Amino acid sequence: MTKIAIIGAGLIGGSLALCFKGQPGLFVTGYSYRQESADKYVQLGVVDEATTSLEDAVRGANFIFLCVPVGLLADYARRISLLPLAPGCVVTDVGSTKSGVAEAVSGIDWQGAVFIGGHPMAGSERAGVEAASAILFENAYYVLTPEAGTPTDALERLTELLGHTRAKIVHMDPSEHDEIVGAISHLPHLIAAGLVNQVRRYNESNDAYAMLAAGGFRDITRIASSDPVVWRDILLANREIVLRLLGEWGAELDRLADILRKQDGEAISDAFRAAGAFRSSLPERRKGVLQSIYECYMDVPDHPGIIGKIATELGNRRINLSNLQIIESRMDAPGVLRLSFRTQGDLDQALEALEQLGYAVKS
Ligand SMILES: NC(=O)C1=CN([C@@H]2O[C@H](COP(=O)(O)OP(=O)(O)OC[C@H]3O[C@@H](n4cnc5c(N)ncnc54)[C@H](O)[C@@H]3O)[C@@H](O)[C@H]2O)C=CC1
Ligand SMILES: O=C(O)C(=O)Cc1ccc(O)cc1
Repeated sequence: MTKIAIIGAGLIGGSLALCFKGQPGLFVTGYSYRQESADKYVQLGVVDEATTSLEDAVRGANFIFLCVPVGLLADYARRISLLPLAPGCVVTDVGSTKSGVAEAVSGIDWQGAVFIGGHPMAGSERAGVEAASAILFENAYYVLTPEAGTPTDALERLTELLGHTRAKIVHMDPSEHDEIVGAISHLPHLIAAGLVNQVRRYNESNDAYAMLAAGGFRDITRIASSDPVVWRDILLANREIVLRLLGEWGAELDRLADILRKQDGEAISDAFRAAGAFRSSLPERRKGVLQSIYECYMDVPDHPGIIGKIATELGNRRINLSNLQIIESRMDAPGVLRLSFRTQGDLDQALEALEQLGYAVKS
């Protein structure tokens, strides 16, 4: 039996646990520093057993996943390295920043265990074990940061285990990781929080701001609802990179203010044109707890029974619809009805069927 210890089964640790639990030959132990949380892990069926003893959690484990906020990772790594570990045990983390942890663990004597840094590039603004999902990492990238001296067999064993997440494993240097993730994740989280707080202050004197805030505002600010402790730790750990990126963001804002001041319509259009083109070129990988992986949008005539008719047409063709949603704000989406599927195959079949039936569908 392969034992996997999940240290902190919150959103990410809990989702990993759900990927592993129930797979043949795998046994998942959850650790929490609070008894109440350990009990909840078991009640929710996320782990096979749970404990508040770090020593019990890691004893005999073949894999240990550190899934606590970034600020606690180094301390947990150090404490675990002092406990009796199974020979060849692979210790890994899921922290959103990689250089600090790599540096902290480089001084640790692992006594036969191997540390390999990791970061699943999927998640959401939710936190806690209740938000965990077995499909969170499907199709997402999962960064590993092996070092030159990392034993190949340990890396292979970890990679094989992570196959259960259905994520795509990529290897990266910790500093390159922090630079890129700083720009595509950390800076946007900070901007989202700042933007919401700016509007929150306006709303203190006029609550029409909140009343009218819709589509675009909600879209760009969803991540402002992210966990305060998790994000405090990420931003503090990556502060040097994020501070430089913030400076460059300030320069970008100055450029935008300048073209606006000059009423340079051409330059404003160009900014949206270039941004739109780059954004459309991004790989479409919406997935996880919030969005289904494969979606299409359609405009449907507003008459009774139309939604039932569409669901029936798909059902008759044995196409599995995983979700169907009426979009209230047209600013959010290119159609009023969002259809979600679990597989590309189902989506392709649905697109073909709906088009044959004469509906306008966009994916
Ligand atoms: N939220 C996200 O979307 C993503 C987060 N990550 C990383 O995953 C790690 C965990 O984040 P989430 O699962 O989102 O957070 P979470 O809040 O859902 O889970 C955090 C876990 O750490 C435990 N914890 C919190 N404070 C603790 C303390 N003082 N002592 C011991 N344990 C404590 C909690 O009990 C919980 O099990 C972080 O390092 C984060 O950077 C990585 C990818 C995505
Ligand atoms: O919710 C979102 O869109 C995210 O950005 C989730 C996320 C948060 C932290 C990470 O380190 C990776 C992914």
